[in-house]
Amino acid sequence: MNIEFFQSIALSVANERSVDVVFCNIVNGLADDPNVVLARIWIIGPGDLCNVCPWLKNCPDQTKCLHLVASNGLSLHSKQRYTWLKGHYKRFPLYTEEPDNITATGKIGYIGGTGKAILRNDIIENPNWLLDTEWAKREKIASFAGQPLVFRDEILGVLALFSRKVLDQSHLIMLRTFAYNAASAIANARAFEEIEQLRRQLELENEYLRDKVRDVATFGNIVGQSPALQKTLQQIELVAPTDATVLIHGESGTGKELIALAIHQRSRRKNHPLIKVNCASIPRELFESEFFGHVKGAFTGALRDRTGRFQLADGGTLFLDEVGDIPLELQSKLLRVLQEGEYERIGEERTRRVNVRVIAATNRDLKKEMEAKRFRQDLYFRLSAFPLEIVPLRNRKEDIPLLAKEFLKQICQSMGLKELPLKEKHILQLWNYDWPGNIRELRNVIERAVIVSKGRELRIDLPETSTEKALPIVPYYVKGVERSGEILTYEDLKKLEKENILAALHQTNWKVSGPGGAAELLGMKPTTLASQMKAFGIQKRS
Ligand SMILES: Nc1ncnc2c1ncn2[C@@H]1O[C@H](COP(=O)(O)OP(=O)(O)OP(=O)(O)O)[C@@H](O)[C@H]1O
Repeated sequence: MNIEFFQSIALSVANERSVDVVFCNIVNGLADDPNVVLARIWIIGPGDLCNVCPWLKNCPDQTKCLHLVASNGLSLHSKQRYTWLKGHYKRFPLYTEEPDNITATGKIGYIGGTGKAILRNDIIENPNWLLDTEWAKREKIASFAGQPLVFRDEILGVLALFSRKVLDQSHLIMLRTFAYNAASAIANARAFEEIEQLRRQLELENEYLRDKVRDVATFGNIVGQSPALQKTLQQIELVAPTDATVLIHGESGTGKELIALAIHQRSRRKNHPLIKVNCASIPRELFESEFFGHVKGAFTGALRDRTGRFQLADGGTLFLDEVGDIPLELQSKLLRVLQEGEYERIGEERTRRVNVRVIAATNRDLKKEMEAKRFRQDLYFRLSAFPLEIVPLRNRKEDIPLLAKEFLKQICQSMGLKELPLKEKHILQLWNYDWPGNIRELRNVIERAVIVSKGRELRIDLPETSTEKALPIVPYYVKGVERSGEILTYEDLKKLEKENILAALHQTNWKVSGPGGAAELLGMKPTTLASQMKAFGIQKRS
């Protein structure tokens, strides 16, 4: 071990960006010296395994301790290298006791707790200094040297080695210089990883926002006037400022994601990220990693550490779309993070904490899924702390004119076209359709109509509908719907007349005569209205 030896290791880690590689290069480099029996690094981290830690009894502070992160060395008696990170020495408490009181269990903790280096050449004679004296004899250990890893006055961890060759002060000084370099390489790599994580978080948020740009720019507001939507909006106002978990149920395209966004934007978390996970698009075997992340090497293909969506959403909101698709085996882990805010990355023992509000959405009947034992009961109850039902468009047709008008305006604008007029006959057409794809379908229909119309009169193509059987109730006066200059066929006119009567009846809650009745609203005699109702076959629906 000479200065060149240390320099070559220092150079190998100077530009490294991964903390794990830095750790490994250091211990591997030191273990290249045949006199080094064992070289190890412990890094200070939160106390995480206290329940099973053998040093718990004498641990002064369970909030933090030393975590073994890298190990290498070669035994005299076997070809096996000391690279494992398991066993009794994977954690050590941090001590600040005086050196005289330090025993075998305390020397690493003392270095980490005080930032003071230790060099001992008398360890074989002093059994207090070793946990396994037999091992030390077998390996012919002569010295122990330990250096704190310090960066900008902060103790990051401990670098320690056992040597067969007696080490002296000059070795300790070399080791110290090296430890300082190593500490700054670790700090650099950590900073880089932090930047990487932030970059990924930003990327994800960006990806989400890019997805949303069209929606937000185009359909930023939740449009609609139906009582059903108004009720939903009131519920949003109510639940948004709380941290309650929300379960949004509704058919595809009804606006569940828009509602989740509205809740987030009206919550205290609005300046933190809103991260979306589409549970339907994640392969079964990747769920856990997607949710909680993994460490490098945790499984085949885990080439680098990965931050999970929960961590990315820390402080903000996690939108779990299609929550019914979460595999049963992961549901208990999801429940734990919802209840306790705790989880582990795959391949890491450390328990992490997060503060995330969950908004879940589904188009399935989760109660049925629960009864069929495909969805955990406890998770269902936890998720549905505040259930929100989004009514399908066919059951709130009053929203169609406003939505259509809004979409038309925005789509024409985005295509650089003059806004095409939306006429009564268009509304009638849209009204009489069933909308299995809900608002998303409506938007697509309008978009297609604008494209095929080529700037001329709007031409809406819709599949044949089965709703003719139901009596439509069209508010005759729809704000913003173009009504001038249009030539209607006689049939259109009749249809409109009927719709107009129906709208009036609807508005007056089917009161035909008297003050505030439909006849008064329409400016006709109650008897005339009655006969027209008869002619059109209008009967009050039960
Ligand atoms: N009330 C509304 N006002 C304006 N636009 C709306 C409204 N509801 C939905 N939209 C628009 O309809 C489209 C579909 O909405 P969204 O993606 O939120 O539905 P979803 O229920 O989450 O669908 P899925 O279940 O398929 O994920 C989006 O473009 C959204 O902006």
